[in-house]
Amino acid sequence: MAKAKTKKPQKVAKPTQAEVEEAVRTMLRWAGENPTREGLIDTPGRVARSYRELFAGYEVDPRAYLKRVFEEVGGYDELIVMRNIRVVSFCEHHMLPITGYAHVGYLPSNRVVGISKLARVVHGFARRFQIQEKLTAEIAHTIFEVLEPRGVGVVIQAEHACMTMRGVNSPEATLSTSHLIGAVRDDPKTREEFLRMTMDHHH
Ligand SMILES: Nc1nc2c(ncn2[C@@H]2O[C@H](COP(=O)(O)OP(=O)(O)OP(=O)(O)O)[C@@H](O)[C@H]2O)c(=O)[nH]1
Ligand SMILES: [Zn+2]
Repeated sequence: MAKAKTKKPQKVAKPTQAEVEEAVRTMLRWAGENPTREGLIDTPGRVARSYRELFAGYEVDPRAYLKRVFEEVGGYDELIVMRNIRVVSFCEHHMLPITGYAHVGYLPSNRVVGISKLARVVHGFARRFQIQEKLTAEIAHTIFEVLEPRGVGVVIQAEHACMTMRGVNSPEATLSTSHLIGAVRDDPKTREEFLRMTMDHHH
């Protein structure tokens, strides 16, 4: 595996609401629009509100979702796989949507999390500017580090609007990424089972 750069993103001061709205007006003028016409007058405020929602991942710590665990599992020790978690993310190169599905699984070591928390972790990292590889790895590492299961697997299949609606214009292209850790990566039987439960799943 190539050595990943792990430089922490620098904290930068947040612009004001007025500054964000002015930036949107600048983009509209740049596109050729008149931002004072009736249909556009409230657009900068709407864009700011909608971005607040789409980039809510910066406000959350996905690790916190995995803190509550259940240990009464009746000896359950097989793979737990949540499929088809809707992914809505944003490509950090073009600020265009990445949409698709994540399949998240882990092999528990005598404790489990509430299943909704797997989707919460996905959304927490997805609602940021991303590349798909990093999104996949962040989800897997977080589950592995906080829950301490025997293994983790994350598969994401997604479309990149920057490829489907512009640039290379390949509307049907989807990108598959996977990040496997521990027994899901190293135990051939577990790996095969996880990949069978996820990879053959089409949308
Ligand atoms: N590895 C990776 N690349 C991505 C992802 N999302 C978008 N990209 C790519 O990021 C690259 C940015 O390349 P540039 O050549 O700087 O950008 P560009 O001139 O707009 O490239 P085109 O999209 O080919 O028109 C493009 O090849 C995108 O397809 C992602 O999640 N992972
Ligand atoms: Zn892109």
